[in-house]
Amino acid sequence: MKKAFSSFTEKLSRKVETEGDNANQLNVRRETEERASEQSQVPSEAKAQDFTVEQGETKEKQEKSQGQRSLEETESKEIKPGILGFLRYKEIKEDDILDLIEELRVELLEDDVSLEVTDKILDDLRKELVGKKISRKENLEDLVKNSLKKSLREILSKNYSNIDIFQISKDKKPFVIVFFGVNGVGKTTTIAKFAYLLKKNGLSVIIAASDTFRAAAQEQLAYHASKLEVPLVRGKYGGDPASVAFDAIQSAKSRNIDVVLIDTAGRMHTDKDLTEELRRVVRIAKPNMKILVLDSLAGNDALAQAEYFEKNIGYDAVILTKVDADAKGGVALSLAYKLGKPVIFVGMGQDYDSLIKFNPDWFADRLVS
Ligand SMILES: Nc1nc2c(ncn2[C@@H]2O[C@H](COP(=O)(O)OP(=O)(O)OP(=O)(O)O)[C@@H](O)[C@H]2O)c(=O)[nH]1
Repeated sequence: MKKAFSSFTEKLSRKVETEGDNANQLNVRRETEERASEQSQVPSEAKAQDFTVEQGETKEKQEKSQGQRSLEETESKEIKPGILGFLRYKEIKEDDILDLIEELRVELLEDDVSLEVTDKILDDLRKELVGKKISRKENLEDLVKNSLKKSLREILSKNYSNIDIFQISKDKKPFVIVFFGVNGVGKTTTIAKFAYLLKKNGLSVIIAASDTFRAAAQEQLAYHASKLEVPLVRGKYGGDPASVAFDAIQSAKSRNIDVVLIDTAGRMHTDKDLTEELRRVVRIAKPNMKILVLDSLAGNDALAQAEYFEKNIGYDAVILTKVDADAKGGVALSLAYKLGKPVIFVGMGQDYDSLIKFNPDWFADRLVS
């Protein structure tokens, strides 16, 4: 998306520079010619004092030559740099940006920004730019960047929540969080990162490996749990995920543990059995918070997944993973604007400390700068 924005700014700068220069040159030329014509009307004796005309030149040639010299003189004597500087600006008209706005529309849509959000960005941009007077290329770049940032911040802030999850986790013991989403979005990795953050904030954690559907998921969690020195309740392959969640909660109660993190099997929209199974996990665990994990690289499919889970399970917040690997960046905008639920964290890599609290200002800057 950065590419789309910078290409828009560059093209508009070029347009304004070229047209601004043409307008300036035209003004200077016009002014110069007017002065030359004034001079050509002075009496012939005066002209003779100013210029020596070679013998043998035709009258027409002489006049032309005189005109040319007066033009050169006027250019060198009369046009001061201050005048040029003053003329060097352009007012941006609707027509100047029409084609560029259309190009940007295509690029934003290609970058996974939804139609509604694309329209909003372009409307905001049009309102901010049309009628503005630009005097230098840098001014224009700043103007476009700031206009875009303002619009993106507004979009990203629409459902933003500044909840302090570590604070609210202290209010109820044990605080139970269940994570779900489709296959491979990064649930297990995110749970490990989340456990790391909770520990860093002074909270004790237990993990429930309720993904009994994928054998490797248990091993993956066991690896992270041992690295993070966090207790883990495992289930048998093909076992009942709700029982694993229940056991982990009981264990947290008896061991006075602050937070229970429940991993679940990834499921596609079409997995009716797995969806029913997830409902059961939620019914039995009675989580204090349900987090939907979405993958930034899923494009507009992430929105469809969010709608599916909202309709079938319901959730409180979103964690958006793999933002570091997403060159487009449009999904976050669409999600933040359309879901009606806050994005609370973003995954920015594979390391434990790469789960970052979502912040609209930071994200808007990242998309534009
Ligand atoms: N670059 C990057 N990769 C990530 C991030 N989060 C997760 N991954 C990678 O995404 C892949 C899938 O992650 P998992 O945690 O196994 O995903 P899952 O949702 O638990 O997968 P299933 O259990 O199969 O549904 C792994 O290779 C992770 O390392 C992230 O924020 N950035």
